[in-house]
Amino acid sequence: MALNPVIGKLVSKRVVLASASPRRQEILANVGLRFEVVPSWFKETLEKSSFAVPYEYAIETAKQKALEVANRMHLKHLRTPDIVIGADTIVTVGKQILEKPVDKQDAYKMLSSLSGKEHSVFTGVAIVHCSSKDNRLETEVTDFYEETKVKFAELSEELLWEYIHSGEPMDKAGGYGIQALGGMLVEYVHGDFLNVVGFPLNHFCKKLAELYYPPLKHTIQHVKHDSIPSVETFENLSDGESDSSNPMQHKSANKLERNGVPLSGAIHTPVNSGSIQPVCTVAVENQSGVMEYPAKFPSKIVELMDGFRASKALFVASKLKVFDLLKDKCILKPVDVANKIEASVCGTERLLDACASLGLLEKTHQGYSNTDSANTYLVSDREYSLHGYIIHSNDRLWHLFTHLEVAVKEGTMQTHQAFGKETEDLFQDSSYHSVEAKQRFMTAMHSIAKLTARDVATAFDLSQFRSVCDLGGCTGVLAHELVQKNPNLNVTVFDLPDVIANVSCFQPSGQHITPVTFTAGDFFKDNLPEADLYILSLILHDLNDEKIHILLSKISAICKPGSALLLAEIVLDEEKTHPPRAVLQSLSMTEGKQRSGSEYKQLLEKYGFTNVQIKITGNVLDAILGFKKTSAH
Ligand SMILES: Cc1cn([C@@H]2O[C@H](COP(=O)(O)OP(=O)(O)OP(=O)(O)O)[C@@H](O)[C@H]2O)c(=O)[nH]c1=O
Repeated sequence: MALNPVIGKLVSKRVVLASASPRRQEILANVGLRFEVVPSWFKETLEKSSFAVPYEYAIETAKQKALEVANRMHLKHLRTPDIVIGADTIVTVGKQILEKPVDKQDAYKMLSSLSGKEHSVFTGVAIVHCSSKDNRLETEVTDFYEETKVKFAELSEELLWEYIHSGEPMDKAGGYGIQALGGMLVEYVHGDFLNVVGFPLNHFCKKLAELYYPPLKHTIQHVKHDSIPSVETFENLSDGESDSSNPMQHKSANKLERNGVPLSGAIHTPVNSGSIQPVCTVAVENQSGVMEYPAKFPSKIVELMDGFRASKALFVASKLKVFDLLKDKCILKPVDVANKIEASVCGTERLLDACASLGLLEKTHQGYSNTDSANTYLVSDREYSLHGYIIHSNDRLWHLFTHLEVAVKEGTMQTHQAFGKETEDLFQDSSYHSVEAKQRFMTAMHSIAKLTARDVATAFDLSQFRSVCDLGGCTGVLAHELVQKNPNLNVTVFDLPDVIANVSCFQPSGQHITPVTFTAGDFFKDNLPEADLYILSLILHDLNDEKIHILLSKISAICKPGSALLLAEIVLDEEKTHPPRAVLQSLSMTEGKQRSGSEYKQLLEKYGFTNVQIKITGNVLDAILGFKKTSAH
């Protein structure tokens, strides 16, 4: 399989996709590329008229998106990525560049301008190679673009509006999605279909091939420039991972060649046997003497098959506080760690190696130490520690998910089977006495809130509001973030008495902390505090329709016109297959469900909230804001 060598070259690298587009994520994941998603904060506001041709605009935007992520990750002292990929898709018709519509009218304008005509779709892509020298980020950018021509049929007004009301156009360049309903508008496509969807995969692979396998003089006649180089093309190249996989090192290899030293000699290194993905697929002779290429290595499936082992290694290392021991550059040998966690030396060594293989620990001849991201997120007392949520995942979610088969068969949550007599809700059940379990749950929620609060608090301009009530706001992380960003806000956290009784140990300390009010009560039964902005963060997805009706009717009734309701939830795409985190969370079979953007919009509208805006933050939680109708509506 010809693709394997190029994608395989990235297997040992930290690859980051600087894009919130679920389509780009899917296209790259489908070919087995392993990457993290860090959506770019770069605003697409470059002056279009300053570019001679539209694709230069798309390339520059893609580049800025990727560079912003590379810089941010580097500055945040997270591990500097090896490669950041950015992309930008635009539609051009005549001299006009169309991006994502800002509202339905805009979508209407765009789609009418495309009706009955041929237009071009350009995607600019930037591949940024990063390295860190003396703590400074160094980048090397490779960019390219791809053009595809698309012709739309004549679209009637009725069809146009029906399509716009489907909600599909809003997050897509040109206001359509060729991969879904929008496909029905299309008469023909000339060029790469995936380029229209958002990522020119074929051209990307060619670029990688150019970068990682620059043609050799003596093999140059074998290279077909309009296709991805096949294995045959590389017959004289070693596929050694460590040296030849780095395009920068290829440059030095080229230099060697220029100095008269044969390139093949310079890059012949042993194949790295540690990688599960073959870096080169070799043809084998079958029984009839015919050369056959094995099927593409199912790296995604293998990763999923082994995923539970990786999760459990993280859980156990967290539970045994391994990352606490190795914090702040502390380097320990397995025997020292084993003594401190009171475990066997051989078991500890295997656990430490597993963590090193997962990129959580560094291993040197001196011993093991935390990576930067383990220091930030896995040490239990760090501000942004996920330790609480990891322990919750190990102690609770893991057990629930071992009953998944029954849960799917019965369509019910398996709390009773997993935990005996407890009911689903730790805080609603008075027979559930364990203060410790409640604290554990609050710690888990606290750690997720720490990770998400900033993006939720800044998703919209909230300066028009004076008072906020965060219903079910738990330890008040979002509340504190809100007052920090908007010092004039009065913020109240409203939660169950058992929660409020335990919030004190989670409060930030320091002289300049603006206070937040905590009020005990049950939002289903008690009067709600007055506010002009109500917040429900991670509440609705857990409630059934009846409870949602009670809660939203109550909030709607107390809201004056102009007041608003802010939801923080994971917003599913319209196909309800992304992001996987939300889709997998649904499998716990709580009585509630995850919703798409249009479903949240409909839900808010049903309870009298209009002008609903949705912000996909790229973080774990997205934000949805709706305003209570004024009487004129
Ligand atoms: C024409 C067309 C476009 N798209 C989507 O339109 C967005 C373009 O916007 P962008 O600014 O390039 O990307 P983004 O979505 O804002 O993400 P980001 O990379 O974070 O800027 C991307 O999503 C694409 O898939 C489709 O899904 N189908 C289509 O037929």
